[in-house]
Amino acid sequence: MTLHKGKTEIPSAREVFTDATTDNSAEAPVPVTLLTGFLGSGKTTLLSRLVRDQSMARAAIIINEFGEIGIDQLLVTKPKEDMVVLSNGCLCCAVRGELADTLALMWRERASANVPPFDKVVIETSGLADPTSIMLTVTSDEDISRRYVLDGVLTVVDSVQSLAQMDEHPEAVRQIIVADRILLTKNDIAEDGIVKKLCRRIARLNPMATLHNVEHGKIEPQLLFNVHPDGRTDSPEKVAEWLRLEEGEKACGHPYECDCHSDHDHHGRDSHAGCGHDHRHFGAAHSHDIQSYSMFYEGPVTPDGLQVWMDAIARLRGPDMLRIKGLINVEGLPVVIQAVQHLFHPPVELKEWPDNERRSRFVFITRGIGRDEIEATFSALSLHSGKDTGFMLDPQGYERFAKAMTAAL
Ligand SMILES: Nc1nc2c(ncn2[C@@H]2O[C@H](COP(=O)(O)OP(=O)(O)OP(=O)(O)O)[C@@H](O)[C@H]2O)c(=O)[nH]1
Repeated sequence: MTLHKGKTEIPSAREVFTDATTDNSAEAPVPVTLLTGFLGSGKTTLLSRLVRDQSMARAAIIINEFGEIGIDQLLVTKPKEDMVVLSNGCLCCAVRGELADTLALMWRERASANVPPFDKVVIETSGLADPTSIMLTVTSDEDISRRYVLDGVLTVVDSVQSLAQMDEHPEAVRQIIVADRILLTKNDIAEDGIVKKLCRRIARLNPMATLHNVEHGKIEPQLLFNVHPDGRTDSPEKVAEWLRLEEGEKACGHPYECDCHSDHDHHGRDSHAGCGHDHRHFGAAHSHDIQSYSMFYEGPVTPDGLQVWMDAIARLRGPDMLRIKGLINVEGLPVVIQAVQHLFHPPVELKEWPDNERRSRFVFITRGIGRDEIEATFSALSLHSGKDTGFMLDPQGYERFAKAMTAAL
């Protein structure tokens, strides 16, 4: 299905549904699955595997990426014409209207047989999405909720990083609170103690959700569907209630090590009354000071240079590098890099270039690190190892680089 996302090409939901030929709302509504989870938790990995399964043959997928250059759609092995990529901002706020418009257009195109007759929709949110507003679009928008029902919310949770992410980012907590199912990823590289602690915290935040381990995206496709066959109903009041739960969670900072929690009911509205902590309120959906930008790099990239660059970035500024994705031209080969804070996942070489672009491209989501600062580090990407030192770098060259890097960052 080819749906262009340029604003001029997508009519508004209202325009679509006032057109009599599209008003086939007597048809059964299409179930929508919301796949959410914080930055780098493993949503695209999961979706990439899933789309190869026969049960997804009649699914339409909407991917929302935070960042100007969409990289995920290059990595999901779904035929491109079956995807709608919204890459001009966060689905939940800046382009909330656009989600409704996109769903409306998909409905119309299906009704006119311009696209394959999909019978379900999966929306992969951006990692910084507040899922509650997306859920409200599906369940409460007058036009959309007559044609679509919310089947379920699945939240992908990274076992290594998410305890820290929950402490710092309200979005990560919201994503867990609203989940029907929690998909725990990266247990293979997480310490046992951390996973147990995480499971306890999740159970306190959302005891109704079921937990499932997902390693490298391996999942039974059925897990995604038929969660609420008649549609999950999320009223604005219910969403407001979740937000109150989140305030309670955030107010105490570390709820499960916090003594005051032992006799709290986290699902009561005033569960924190009298606990003696300052209760902070979150009006904004996103953490402050977060920037997202995309960059191209035309210079040469060597395997050693890439390794050094990744090591240095992780070591020097890991906590503020919320997410890095890149498709890098390493001596002519397409190599995907992925990082979540200090954790760089092993680079993966693609079998072929996904398009005609040959410049290296990056998407960064950072806290307080600007584009210029990153640009100043790119010279490291072309470093060569010392001739007689095998894979070791020339020590003097490295020293020069490390100084430049520290100054830049
Ligand atoms: N070790 C390990 N790595 C994983 C697992 N699942 C995903 N990853 C890696 O985690 C990195 C991020 O995965 P993505 O699927 O891109 O994460 P995402 O949630 O789509 O990221 P955003 O688009 O930034 O929100 C990739 O390098 C994956 O290979 C897992 O179960 N174990």
